[in-house]
This record gives sequence, C-alpha cells and structure tokens, in this order.
Amino acid sequence: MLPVVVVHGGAGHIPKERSDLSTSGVCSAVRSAYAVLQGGGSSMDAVVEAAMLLENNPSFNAGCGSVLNLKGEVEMDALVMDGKTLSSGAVSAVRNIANPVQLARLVMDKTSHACLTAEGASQFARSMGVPEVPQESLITEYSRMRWKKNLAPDANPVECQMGKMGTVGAVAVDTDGNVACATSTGGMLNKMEGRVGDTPCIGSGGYADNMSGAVSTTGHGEAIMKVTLARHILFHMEQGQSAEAASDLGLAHMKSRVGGLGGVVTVDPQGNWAARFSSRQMAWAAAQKGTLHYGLYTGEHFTQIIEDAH
Ligand SMILES: NC(=O)C[C@H](N)C(=O)O
Repeated sequence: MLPVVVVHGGAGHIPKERSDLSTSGVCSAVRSAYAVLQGGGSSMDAVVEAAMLLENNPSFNAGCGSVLNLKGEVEMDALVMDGKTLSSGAVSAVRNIANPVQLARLVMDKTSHACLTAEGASQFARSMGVPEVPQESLITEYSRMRWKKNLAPDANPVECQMGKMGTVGAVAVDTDGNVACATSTGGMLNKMEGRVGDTPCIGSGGYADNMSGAVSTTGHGEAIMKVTLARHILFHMEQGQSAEAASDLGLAHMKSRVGGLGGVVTVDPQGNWAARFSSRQMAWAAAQKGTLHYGLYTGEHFTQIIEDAH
C-alpha cells in the first residue's frame, strides 16, 4: 500500500474548455511526487514537490495563476504539516514569490513559528534567499479577465467564485509510514486586501498526524474555517471511520451546518486514500502501487499504469 500520494487542483466549477488542463496538471504533479517517494523521499518532500508543480502551472489558483484581490493584486496563502512531529509552517497574504509552499516549508524548518504573514513573510523570504518575482509574472490573462468581470455592477460574485476555485494540495504517506500535507492558494477572487483564508490555518487548510492520517482541503475558506474541516475529518478517522467515510462526513457536516461546499484529499498511515468533494467538480489524482488514479466529476475514477502514462 505504501508509498502513496494524492493531489487536488481545487473544488469548484471548472469550465469545460479548461478541464483537460486541470486533469493533466494534477496527473503530472502526482507522477512527479510519486517518483520522489519511490526514490526514497519523505512524504513532506513529495507533497511540496506536487504543490510546487501546481503553483508553477498557470491553470491553478496558486502561485502563477492566482486569483486577484479587490485591488487586482496577488496575495497567496500556503501551509505544510509533518505528521511525524506535528511541525507545521505557513505563510499568509504573501506577495512576489513564485512558490509560497516552499516558503511555508522554510517557516517550519528554519523558524520557531508556525505562520508568517504579509511583509514579514516577504522579509523572511529575502533573508532565506528566495528570489522575488514581479507580481505581473504571477498574473494570467484569465485571472485578470475574471477580476474585471467580477467588478462589473451586474456580476454574480457567487457564480464567479465557483468558476475557478483551483487551490492546490497534496497528502502523502512515505515508505516509513510518515504522513504529510501541503496546501497552497491565491484565495478567493476579489477578496479584501489582507484577507487570510483557511489554507494557512492548521486544522482548516490541512492537518497531518501519523496517529490518524493527513488531509488537504479546498473550497469556501470561511466555511472551512468554521468547521475546521481537516481536523474534523481526522477526528472521524480517530473514531474508526475510513478515509473515504470520514471525508464524506466532514464535507456533509460543512454543507449542512454552514452551507459550505468544498473538497478534500485524505490518507491514513496504512495508505488508504480518498478524494471527495461536495462541489460540482474537483480535479484530483493519486498514485499507488504503480497505478495512476484520477477524476474530475463526482463518481469519475480512471486508472492508468504509471509506466504507460505520458
Ligand atoms: N479555492 C479554494 O480552495 C479557496 C481557499 N480555500 C480559500 O478560501 O482561500
């Protein structure tokens, strides 16, 4: 059963013309992360690899391709958590870097803190030699178009939000049985400047504990925070539920209690995994025992032998 890695490319409604890009993006990220695990890398190495590749892919709402805030600027959130030690690192409202997930890992590895925000996070990035990138390099035509559309007086903000949720995340178990999670996002379209979502908050955007498993979440951040979705799912696993049943229970609770939609990828330390969502779609992919699994719509589950995958 080990190793295993599962990634998501955000819960929401993916326009038809963009769905192939989302699927191919999560599949190639999961293949690279799986290669890291097969090469003896840790679950932390694997989830950071997957999240970084998805941040670099402009089809997703993380790193390059992030949605814009009300002012038309990019502010990103990211989180990593290590299930062996419960160490975590996060950044929120960070600007001008290509890979927030890498900076989150540096917060975990190099500071005694769990989260750095805004200008302080940028200063830390500089001190670690992380290159600063111009904001323009993180903005795509598509995200600028959607930002403008959402500012129009007749805009339907709910519909626009669902058009591209696109947060990215991963969970993995390595051959030593250690679990880890990573999540990275540009947040919610046309958010207020300084808005911090669920993604960098442990228990909400993700959680990893070798005693129960690991979860990375996506969806409406304010709803996810109200129910601390990731920790809620692991609670159900601690009570004996499977990764799949616990994920469904957590998502159903969020829907009935606060009307929130979203999606999750979940693993337990034995390598059982789930990719579940209450939104219309969620691009997801998993790799285990030489097989690639992936899907986009509810109930969809394709498989492919990894050696044959191109
Ligand atoms: N697309 C998402 O998953 C958005 C993210 N959860 C946020 O609220 O910032």
